[in-house]
Amino acid sequence: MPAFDLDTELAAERHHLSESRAALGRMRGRAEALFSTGDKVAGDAYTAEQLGRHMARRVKELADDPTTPLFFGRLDIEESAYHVGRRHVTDDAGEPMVLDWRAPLSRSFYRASVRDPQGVSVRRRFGFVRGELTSFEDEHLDRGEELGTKSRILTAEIERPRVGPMRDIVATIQPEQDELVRAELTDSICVQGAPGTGKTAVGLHRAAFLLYLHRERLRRSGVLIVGPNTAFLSYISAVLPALGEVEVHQSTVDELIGRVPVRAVDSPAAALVKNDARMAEVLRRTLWSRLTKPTDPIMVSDGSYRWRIDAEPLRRIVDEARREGLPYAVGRERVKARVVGLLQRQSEYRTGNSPTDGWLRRMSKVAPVTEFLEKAWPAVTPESLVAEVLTDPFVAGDLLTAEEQEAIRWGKPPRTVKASKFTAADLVLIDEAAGLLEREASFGHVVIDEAQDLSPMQARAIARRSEHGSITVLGDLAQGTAPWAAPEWPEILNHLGKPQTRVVPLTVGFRVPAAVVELANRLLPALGVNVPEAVSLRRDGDLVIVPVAPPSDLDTETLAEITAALTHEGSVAVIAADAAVERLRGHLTAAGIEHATPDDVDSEARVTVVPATVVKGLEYDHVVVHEPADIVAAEPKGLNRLYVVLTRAVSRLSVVHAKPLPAPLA
Ligand SMILES: Nc1ncnc2c1ncn2[C@@H]1O[C@H](COP(=O)(O)OP(=O)(O)OP(=O)(O)O)[C@@H](O)[C@H]1O
Repeated sequence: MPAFDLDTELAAERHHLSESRAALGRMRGRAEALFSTGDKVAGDAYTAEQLGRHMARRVKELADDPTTPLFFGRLDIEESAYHVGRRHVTDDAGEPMVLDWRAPLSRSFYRASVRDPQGVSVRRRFGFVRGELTSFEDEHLDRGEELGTKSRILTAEIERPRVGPMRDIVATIQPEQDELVRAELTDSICVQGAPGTGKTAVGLHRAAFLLYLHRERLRRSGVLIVGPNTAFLSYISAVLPALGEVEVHQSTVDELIGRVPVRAVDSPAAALVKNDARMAEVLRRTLWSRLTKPTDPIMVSDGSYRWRIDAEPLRRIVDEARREGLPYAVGRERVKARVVGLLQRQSEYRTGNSPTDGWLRRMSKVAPVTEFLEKAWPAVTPESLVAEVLTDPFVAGDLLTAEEQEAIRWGKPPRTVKASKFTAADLVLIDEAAGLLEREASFGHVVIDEAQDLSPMQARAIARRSEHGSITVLGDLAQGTAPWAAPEWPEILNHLGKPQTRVVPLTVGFRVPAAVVELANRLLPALGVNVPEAVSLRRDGDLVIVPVAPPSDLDTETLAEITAALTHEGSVAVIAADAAVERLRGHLTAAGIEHATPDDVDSEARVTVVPATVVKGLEYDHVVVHEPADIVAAEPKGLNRLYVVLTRAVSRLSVVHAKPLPAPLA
């Protein structure tokens, strides 16, 4: 194609971009106008509020980010050209100018190939610099041209320096990822992928895709993203809003189940027992063992009348409610309602009148009824049940060994349940107890990231919240660092209540350069899990190992590596065992190098000091790892932790060590 043609094409595409931006502006203008007049056109306050909320969301959804392109691709199908972008844009007549990447037609942008062109003659990818269209790249599928991962634009996107929070990948989703993103809503999937294979990206884009296809249904039930910690959640928090999705709930497991404040810390042994699935059975047995067989009749004085229910019908009521398999608190309410129902029948028979609601309420509260209930089906709170088990774990009977019971037993039981000092692991027990008492509302879809670290009890907490929905489980068994991390997926999927979930591998790495992957892969055989190795798409990148010997010292060399890293573009992280973090921060401050904490994703500082225990899921252009031996020694699954730490680098990795490197790396 002659050069001037390329220029003309580029100019035409730029024109389409500015026209589309203007059209989006007008769409937003119309939404804003409706938003501001909503209360005048709506008939009543409720409708006005609903309409207002809907329009406010619509205005947010239509926000244009001038730094990201409104479209990133084009499909030529027969005589028409379709631009594919982050959201639908229509002209004033309602004709599409940009197709949402989730629309059925857009699927071909990600999946069409020479073998299966899906009617596409040309696929065009656009290159952008800060929202300005600068180039494009065509694949004439009709002429057998296909670039795949050799696309220059894909390579540039993967290799661009990282700054700030995570970005969406809509422009470059790969076919194997797209298949997962577009899986049916009813389909639960588990993605096992090596570091940087795009698991988090796939999960977030799947949430956006499902919201697009099933908006009303999922708006009612909700979509939940569960991540390992708040640093990770802030890192991913911008992705869904950038895709126009502003209503997804993002939470850590602890936030999800935090009914009471954490005021104590467990020993590792106690935390391990409390997170074990057997505790669910301990709680269940303890709870139901509270029921007692009624032996006395109920006698109620009601003005000049006296009502009586014999022990036998009371026993029947309790047995029946028990057999119905309801949650405990619901069963208790049912027993109460049936007892009051029997009183009502007697009253109707004797007086010939139907009792009033007031009478029914009074009967449900009279002492003989409440005393009967307290004995036969006592009121329980989640906290009181957990307190009972921790005060006397002997109730666990043969479910726990004597040592395990001793590990969780309260040394000095609190005087009241309210005064109890609960630990983080107790929260998961309290949540389990709450689930025995009443059903949790279920989300329509739950995405669980870093799921390899879920304890059985945490997985059960999520299962209760996804009982009627589907789940996307993302993780890497090799990155399991929790003491209970399972070596295989079926176990976790079982506790998540979805044992049939298919496990799909992702193996192509988009983050870590080949040289760094090669180093990290040396740890794999020592991690005791059977997972496929990562294959890196990135041939660039740099790895340096810096041994330190006197007279120099570890911290000085680490500082020198950070200073050298700052001469390159992009973010820099120094990752160290948690105990060394404060000291390193002090050195950086003394050296006048501005530095941030990992949850401050908006910080201007280029250097972040990250404790090894919170680095999961994050990435930085240049990573300086400080003393791997200390990272390994700091916890029982230290080698897995080191594997996570070594796989955070996008471009360059420096490993600074004064002690010998851990065996598999040496
Ligand atoms: N198709 C793609 N195109 C461009 N970049 C991609 C693509 N897939 C993934 N990436 C990028 O690769 C990096 C790693 O992705 P992501 O964090 O989703 O991986 P992960 O598998 O969750 O990693 P980890 O196991 O370390 O948590 C991110 O910067 C992401 O944007």
